[in-house]
Amino acid sequence: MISSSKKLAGWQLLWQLICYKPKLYLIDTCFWIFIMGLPALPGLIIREFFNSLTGKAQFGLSPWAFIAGFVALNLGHILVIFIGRITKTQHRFTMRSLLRRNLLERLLNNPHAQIKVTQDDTENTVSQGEVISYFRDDAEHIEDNVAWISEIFGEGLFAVLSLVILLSVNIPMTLFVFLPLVGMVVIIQKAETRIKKYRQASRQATQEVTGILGEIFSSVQAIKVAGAEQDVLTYFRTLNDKRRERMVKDSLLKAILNSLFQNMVNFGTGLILVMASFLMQSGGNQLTVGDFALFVYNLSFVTGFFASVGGFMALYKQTEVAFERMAALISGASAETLVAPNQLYLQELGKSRKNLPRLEQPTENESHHLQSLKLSNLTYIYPGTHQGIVDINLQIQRGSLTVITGRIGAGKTTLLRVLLGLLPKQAGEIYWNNHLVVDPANFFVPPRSAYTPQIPQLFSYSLRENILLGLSKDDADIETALKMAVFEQDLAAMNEKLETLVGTKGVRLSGGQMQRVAAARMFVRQPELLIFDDLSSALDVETELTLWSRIFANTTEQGENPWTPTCLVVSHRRSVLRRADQIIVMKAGRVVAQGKFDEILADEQADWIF
Ligand SMILES: Nc1ncnc2c1ncn2[C@@H]1O[C@H](COP(=O)(O)OP(=O)(O)OP(=O)(O)O)[C@@H](O)[C@H]1O
Repeated sequence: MISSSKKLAGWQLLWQLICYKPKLYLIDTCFWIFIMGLPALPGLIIREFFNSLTGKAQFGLSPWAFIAGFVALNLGHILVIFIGRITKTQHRFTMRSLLRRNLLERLLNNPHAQIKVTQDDTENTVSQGEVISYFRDDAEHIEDNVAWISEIFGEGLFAVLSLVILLSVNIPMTLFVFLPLVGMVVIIQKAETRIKKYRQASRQATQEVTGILGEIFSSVQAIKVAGAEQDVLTYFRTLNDKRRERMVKDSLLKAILNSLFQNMVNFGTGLILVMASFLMQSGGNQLTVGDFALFVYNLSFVTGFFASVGGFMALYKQTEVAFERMAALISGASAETLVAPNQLYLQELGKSRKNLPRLEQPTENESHHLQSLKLSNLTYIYPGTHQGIVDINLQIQRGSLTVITGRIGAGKTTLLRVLLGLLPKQAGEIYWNNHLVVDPANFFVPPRSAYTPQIPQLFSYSLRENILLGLSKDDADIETALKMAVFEQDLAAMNEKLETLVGTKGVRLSGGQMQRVAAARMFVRQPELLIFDDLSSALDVETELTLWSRIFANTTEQGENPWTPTCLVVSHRRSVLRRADQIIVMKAGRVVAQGKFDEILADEQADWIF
């Protein structure tokens, strides 16, 4: 079942995909009509050829003329196949890209930090690695189905023409042709549940393998430090074995069905040929040698088409599974979102490449200016647990430094994530300048707010690209931001300066360097609210202190730089706590103390902070 408020059948979703590029689809279909249909024409030549040998030809042409016609037709066929392959590739790529684009957009817009699948009212978390299987296998399967529609349409058209020719040769014999088709429809209906079950299972197993691969690569160090290589490999093998078993079942069923269809068709053909031989033996002019040759030749088109229909019906059932899986991944949105027409900026056949649109720059206005931020009874409990945050009340004033502290697992990160909309709050309100924030995920973005998580993410691009991420700012602004992030000495040591490639394909930055580059990424945007999750985990005391003093050196409404950042940070460091305008102490998801450093220190519960 496609989990969406508006359920569209698989064929309706396929139709919407087709409607995305109707011209390209039509051109491609025309080529495939020729590709599938051209081989039908030599049948007529073959009849004339054999009839001319037995003296029963309608046209008085020499056998060489027929051979020349035969060769010309086949050369034409090769040419059409060549062009058809180009249009097919373009169309296939467009279909796959649209599905992937829409899926990605939906996942990025999902305010949850975790990707989840919802199926049959149960929710399961999906790892980043697992998502690969949706983008790769399911999208490609749907693409296969769209491509096959135009091929089967071409095949069908010529099967009908061939059928007309067969009927003109011999009606009773032709009716036998339909027997295998009836059998196929019955088989597909009987096997539907199994086809879908095996496809679901094999996709799930593939997803688990890509999932564990992603986790292994992102935790290499942890695995090595724990000496868990062997255990991890054993588990990986178990998942691979499971996948192999399920894939074999899925592929075997597909192969069995295909061979069943092919053999039914072959059996039917055999029966027809036996009938034909009786007719020819019985004398009279019922069937000439040419008619027989034409019948046999065209018969393969009709029966081949029927075999394709069987395969197509099985493929369609698997396509429904692909749509169901993708729809479960974007639960909350209609499955139609997957096939919605959106601009892809792909180079079209015979046209020059389309320019990518300029990225929208964040625009600032008075309403973005932070005067006060208020959290009221904010609550979030991780599903199926008792962990999270409960009834958090907090008020932050413009230009202040608020430090959230508490022991490991106290709920500090959770609080930041709920505030930012990365986790969906279950109760409570957030007010920005006394205005209720309805959609935190889209509200707490630059120029209002920026966030650096505990482990920031950098891409394998240049330092400049990592800081700007599409923002339009000049090098002087980037360097100012890097200086504020105490990165100027690191930058000076880099030969390529802002062009230095960082990340897995470039210079490997230390944890502290990554955090400072991520901080510079925030600073260059000059947001009103700066949110840091534990800078102290990777920065030494001195560097962190310099960073804070540089941030607050900017806290002035006048002068050259009128930026007044407000900071909300998680930290355990005394030097930062001392500097704070207010400290929020958390324990087991609740705020247990609040105030300035001296007040907190005087609090008898303070022992579990330090
Ligand atoms: N995805 C999750 N699912 C279930 N429980 C979670 C999840 N993430 C965190 N928790 C639990 O919620 C509680 C709060 O976690 P959180 O990460 O907010 O703590 P923290 O104070 O930031 O810890 P740290 O100082 O280690 O970063 C912990 O008990 C943690 O085990």
